[in-house]
Amino acid sequence: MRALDDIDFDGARVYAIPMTTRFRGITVREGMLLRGPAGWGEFCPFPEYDDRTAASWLATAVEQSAVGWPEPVREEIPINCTVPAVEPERAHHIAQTSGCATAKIKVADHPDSLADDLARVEAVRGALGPSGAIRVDANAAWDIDTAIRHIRQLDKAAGGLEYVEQPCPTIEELAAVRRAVDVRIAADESIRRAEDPMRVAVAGAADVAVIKCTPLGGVRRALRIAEAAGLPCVVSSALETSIGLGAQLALAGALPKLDFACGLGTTSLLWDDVVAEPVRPVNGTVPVPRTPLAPDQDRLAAAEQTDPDRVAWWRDRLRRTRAELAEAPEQGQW
Ligand SMILES: O=C(O)CCC(=O)C1=CC=C[C@@H](O)[C@@H]1C(=O)O
Ligand SMILES: [Mg+2]
Repeated sequence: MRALDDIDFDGARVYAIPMTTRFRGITVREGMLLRGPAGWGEFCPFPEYDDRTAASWLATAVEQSAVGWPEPVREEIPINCTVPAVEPERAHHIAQTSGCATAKIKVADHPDSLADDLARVEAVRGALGPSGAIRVDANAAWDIDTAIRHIRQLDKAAGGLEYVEQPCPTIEELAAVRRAVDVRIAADESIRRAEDPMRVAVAGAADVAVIKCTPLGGVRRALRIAEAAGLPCVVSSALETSIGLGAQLALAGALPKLDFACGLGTTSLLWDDVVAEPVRPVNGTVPVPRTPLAPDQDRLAAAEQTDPDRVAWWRDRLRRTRAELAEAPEQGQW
């Protein structure tokens, strides 16, 4: 892939930023920032991902820093606030102070979580008022029967759910739950590879596709995947800094149709950021950037990973992933 030659891989910077709340089992978010002719890109696959999976994340960073993004069709993106699996008081506070009209609430964080989940959902409804939209994300924790039971109760406690994200692990289970409940089903973990949205749509497994350009290999690739799926899409973050979130916003900005708020308000989950003005919703929306954001040198220095072992780990991972991407003909089709 020719664009790879345009990136300053030797000058890549490694960051480590603590999370405000443990999220997806993570307490410190790590990644790398790369510079190319179009600006800065972010490479931040989660630590357990293999090089093959990480290659798509690198393709997104290369698109961002070497090629740039397609023209948007809208200027602002409505954003959901993200409510981790926290106490009801904290959930209420997050929703109330977010300025967002939509909240996405994490549920099913542990076995026997139902009472906590119901209390969290009720607290957020209290904060948003009757006009707010509430969606919940179970991160594939339930089996079919548990999903059906919990969704019905959560729907009642919420005074109506907008959708339930990934109640069960498999596409077949999603389809079975979708047939049994009146609440929309959104597929998230079921959509990580290019062919996944099609499979989800064909199986009748979801009403909404949650797409993240970071694991899908870039904005243009994610746009083609979204089109092929033919489902309404929600763009959601992969817990990037504001630099990587720029690509997600560019995707949300370029989708021909956007019917739902997007999960791109996640800089609130990080203690710090690497840009002067972090991506944060104001009155529930974020503007679509035209070009990639650049790091602020002082903030980047403060966020820089100082553990030499971790820096070496990331540099080695980048070297391997770059080789993987150079061999992947399906990637880099921008
Ligand atoms: O969608 C949002 O509001 C925030 C992003 C978010 O929830 C996630 C980001 C990264 C990893 C995932 O575990 C998680 C998700 O499941 O959607
Ligand atoms: Mg999810």
